[in-house]
Formats: sequence, structure tokens, C-alpha cells
Amino acid sequence: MLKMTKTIIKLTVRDVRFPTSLEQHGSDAMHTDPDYSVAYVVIETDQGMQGYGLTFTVGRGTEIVVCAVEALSALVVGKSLEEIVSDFRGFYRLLTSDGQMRWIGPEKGVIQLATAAVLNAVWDLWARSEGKPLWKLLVEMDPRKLISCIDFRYITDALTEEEALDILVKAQTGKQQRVDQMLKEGYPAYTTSCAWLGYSDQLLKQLCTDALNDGWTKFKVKVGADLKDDIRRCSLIRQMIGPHNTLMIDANQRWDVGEAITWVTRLAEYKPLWIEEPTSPDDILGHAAISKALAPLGIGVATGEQCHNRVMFKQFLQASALQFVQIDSCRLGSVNENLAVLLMAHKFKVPVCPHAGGVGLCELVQHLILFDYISVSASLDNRCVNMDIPAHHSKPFNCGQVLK
Ligand SMILES: C[C@H](O)[C@@H](O)[C@@H](O)[C@H](O)C(=O)O
Ligand SMILES: [Mg+2]
Repeated sequence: MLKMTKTIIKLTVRDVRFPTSLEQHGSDAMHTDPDYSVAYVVIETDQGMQGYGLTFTVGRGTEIVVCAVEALSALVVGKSLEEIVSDFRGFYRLLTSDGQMRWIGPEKGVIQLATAAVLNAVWDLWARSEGKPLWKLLVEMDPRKLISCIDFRYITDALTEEEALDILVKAQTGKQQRVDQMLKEGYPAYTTSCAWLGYSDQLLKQLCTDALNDGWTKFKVKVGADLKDDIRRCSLIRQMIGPHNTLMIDANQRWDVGEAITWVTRLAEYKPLWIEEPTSPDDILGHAAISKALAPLGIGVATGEQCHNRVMFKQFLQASALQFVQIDSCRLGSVNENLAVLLMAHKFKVPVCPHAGGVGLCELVQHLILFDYISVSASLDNRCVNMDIPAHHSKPFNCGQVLK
């Protein structure tokens, strides 16, 4: 008799690092010498099928993430794909609530990064076994099935299962037009590749000129280490991109709350759309105070690349502490938890502008943002996705080109 189930018989994980710090690619006010890295996971079934997943990290910390993935592997190996996806919520809980491991989280830090890497591989295996890219698997999935992948524990005071289902059902209208539009036009994107903190003004000018020539219209500049430098760099970029293109600034958690307000007020004349990670990523009320103070200047607060779970995002949304939700395909517990955050953001009417840039993030997050547009938000207002690519490749990114 033909065996139909796909049992996962092996998980391997590799520590992969790139020496990006040598030329200051990826540098910011808190990570001055980042070596972009990933814990790279491959799962394999008894039928020889593979699923690939990763989590982005920076430098030597990757060793610890790799250990955490190894510690989780016993929960995955021996399970069949069918068994997992028939109760994906239960499997998510198994990984995040395991009695021997939960104490070192829960749902945060290294163990959450490892959970993301493992679950990203499972989602990849699922999509491959259906012969579809992930975004298509999500977009074509029955809304009830999608909901069954989400762990609603701790978020029902903000979003119930019924409300989530209602959002997905409503967004079925016009879905095919949005699929066609995305395949044709792609999703709006911005770049940070011109203005990492460690880049000289000369390099910044050259990369900005190239990016403008290539058609980019939205640019993010790293700030936060030295106010005079920030004023000079923001003024330079604003002059180069003109009044109509978009500028965002990112401080990577450098300031205290009061300092953030004063500093960003000094940069307001360059008209940034948002200030990203102004202070500690855990300080929800601090973000709320900054949001309130900067609203009259027309500057929003963006955060999420170090927002480690749906419960944090829930509180940011409830406290009006952010105006742009920056989901991350590897910081949150994979697609399962990202779905929860996309649906909450929709309910609270806050646009999602995913974080990406690091190794593999741009490739992963495009699937989530396409799903968001096609099946949840149906809106492109005030939305764009981070698509950093190595400086010498800075071409605008068209999702439609690679997602077929
Ligand atoms: C160390 C990294 O490059 C960060 O600077 C990067 O993720 C950044 O915050 C971003 O928003 O792209
Ligand atoms: Mg950032």
C-alpha cells in the first residue's frame, strides 16, 4: 500500500555568518559591527522531501540559537506533516510550552528565534508539498483552517477567533484582483541600503544617487549616535531625494523617552514619516508617550523587529504606542504568530510595514505582506515593505517577479 503521510525523519541546523561588519553594512546606533547571520534549518521527510527555514541573527549569538534549535528538534522529528498541520495551533503550543524548555522563554528571546526557524521550515515543507509558494498557500487556504493555525491564548481581549474569521471572510471580496495586481505590480518597498550608520557621506551620496536612478522612492536613514551627524545626513538625503519622496529614520533603541522626543523634534524639519525603535523595544508606555509627543509634528512611531511576540504587539496596539507595525518573519514565532499580529493590526487600523533586510528576511517577509494585502488589509495606504539588498544590487524589488 502507498504511504501517504510525510514523516519528518531528520532536522539539521547550520550556523551561517557573513562578515558584513567589515564594510559597515547593516550598522546602526546600537549594532556598530553587525555580522549578518542565520541559523539555517533543513527538515527532511521519509519520502525525501525537504523544508527550509531560518532565523536571522547577528554574529556570535548564532551559536546559541543553533543550540536552541537542536534542543527543539526532538519535538519535530518523528511527526508527520499531516499530523502537524491538522492541529498547527497545538503544534505551535507544543514548541512554545514544552515543560523542559518553557522556562527559558516563554515565547521570547533565543528560544523564540529558534521556534521561528523550525516552524518556518515546517511552513516551507507544507507549501512545497502543496506545490505552491507560501503566500499562495496562505491566500488560498480556507479562512477557518488559517484561524486554526493561530494561538489566540493571551490575545482574546483584543481579538477573538470570531472577529479574526470575520476579517478573513470579508477580505475574500476582490481577492483575485489583488492577486493579479500584486503579480503585475509588486508591493511598494523602501530601502535602508544607502544610509547605514557607518557609511561615509560620500558613499551615502553615491548609493542614494544609484537608488534614485533605479527608481527607489522611500529611504530609511540610521540615526541616534550623534545629533550633528544626524542633522547633516538627514539634510543631505532630503536634498537628494527632494520633498516628495519618503524619508524614515531608525534609532535602534538608542534613547531614553525624553531624549527621543527632543532628538526627533530636532530632525522634524527633514519630514521623516516615522521614527523607528526610538527606545527600549519592551517599553510600551514609553513608545506611547513618544507617539503622543511626535503626533503634532506628523511623525509616527514604528517598531517590531525586536517585538518578540503577539502579546507585546497587542499591548502596543491597545496603548496606541505605534503607528506602523513592523512584523518580522523570524522574531515572531513564524507564520503562525505573524498571522495573529496581522489580524490584530487590521482590527486596530494600524498599517503593517514589515521589517526585513537581514539574511533571508526579505525573501520570507514578502510572503507575509502579500497575504496581508490580498487576504487581510486590502489596502496599500501608508504601507511599504523593507527590501534591503547589498548596496551593489540596489534595484527596486518587484515581488511579482519572483513569487510565481
Ligand atoms: C543590525 C541590523 O542591521 C539593524 O540595523 C536593522 O535590522 C535595522 O534596524 C533595520 O530596520 O533594517
Ligand atoms: Mg530597524
